[in-house]
Amino acid sequence: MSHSLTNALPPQARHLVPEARPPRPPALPIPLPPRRTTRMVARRYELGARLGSGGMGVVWSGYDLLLDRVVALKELTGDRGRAAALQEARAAARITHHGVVRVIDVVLASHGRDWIVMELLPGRCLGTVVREDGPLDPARVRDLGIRLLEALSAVHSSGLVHGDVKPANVHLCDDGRVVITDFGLAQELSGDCAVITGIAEGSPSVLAPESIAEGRFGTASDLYALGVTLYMAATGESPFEETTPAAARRIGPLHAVIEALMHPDPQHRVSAPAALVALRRSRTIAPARRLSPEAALAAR
Ligand SMILES: Nc1ncnc2c1ncn2[C@@H]1O[C@H](COP(=O)(O)OP(=O)(O)OP(=O)(O)O)[C@@H](O)[C@H]1O
Repeated sequence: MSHSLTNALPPQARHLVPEARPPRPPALPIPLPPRRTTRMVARRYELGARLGSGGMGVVWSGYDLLLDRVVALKELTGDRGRAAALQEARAAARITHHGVVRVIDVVLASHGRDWIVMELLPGRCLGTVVREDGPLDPARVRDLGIRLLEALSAVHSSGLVHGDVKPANVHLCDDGRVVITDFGLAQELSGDCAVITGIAEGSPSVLAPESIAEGRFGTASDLYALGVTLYMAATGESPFEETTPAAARRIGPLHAVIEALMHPDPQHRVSAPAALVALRRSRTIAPARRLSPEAALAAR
């Protein structure tokens, strides 16, 4: 286009002619902000922060855009396959109990992965709490034991063995809820006792002797793992190492019930109802600071 033609245009239209535009200033080297890429799962769940991970997957916070609420998503990264993902989700979904994580949905093959959508539990797992804040006081361990026994009883009444009770799979929520998570190793109970798997999967530090020796998992092996978990919660140490004087002091009032839960013979191990009675009876366990001077005198 010639300048004569540009001049022929009305002034308000002259900018439309490329040659007539003033020269552009050179581009400034201003870095652009990173583009926010929202990772979506099944075009419904927006992925948020990474909350934790384990041998079988990564757990993320997320947002359910359809129901307008926060959720947690477990991205299954292991090579266990779809059947195992469904088995894990179905196991947890079978149980309705405030002490068991609520499964909301399963998404298969999104981003090439399988996902379990759960309620988002605010707080930290027991393992992290003990690592960061130190062992729990005996009254809190007693309360933890009662809640976990109630939750495990619900799992067992649903015909399942959890198979991996340990501090990393117990969530201490900010509102005081105690919740069992991770049903990745849950198994169907055959009869009212043990199942034979042949492979002792699970964390070696909490496996019952019969699971290690014979691959036998049952309600009793979950109780053994609970005993180990309570010991770790009360002392910050493993029951398989020599008990330090500090650990012995901390475990004092809970010693009998933990020992009964960790009986090496599943036939002689304490049952969940009996352990519940023993823990509920041990009301004398209370942190000293909670006692008024009068109550402390009366307790002598
Ligand atoms: N619903 C949830 N809400 C919040 N955090 C969670 C939830 N589920 C799991 N987590 C966190 O993510 C971590 C890993 O989860 P999970 O134990 O299910 O993974 P995993 O791969 O099966 O682990 P493992 O190696 O024990 O089998 C947990 O320790 C916990 O801190």
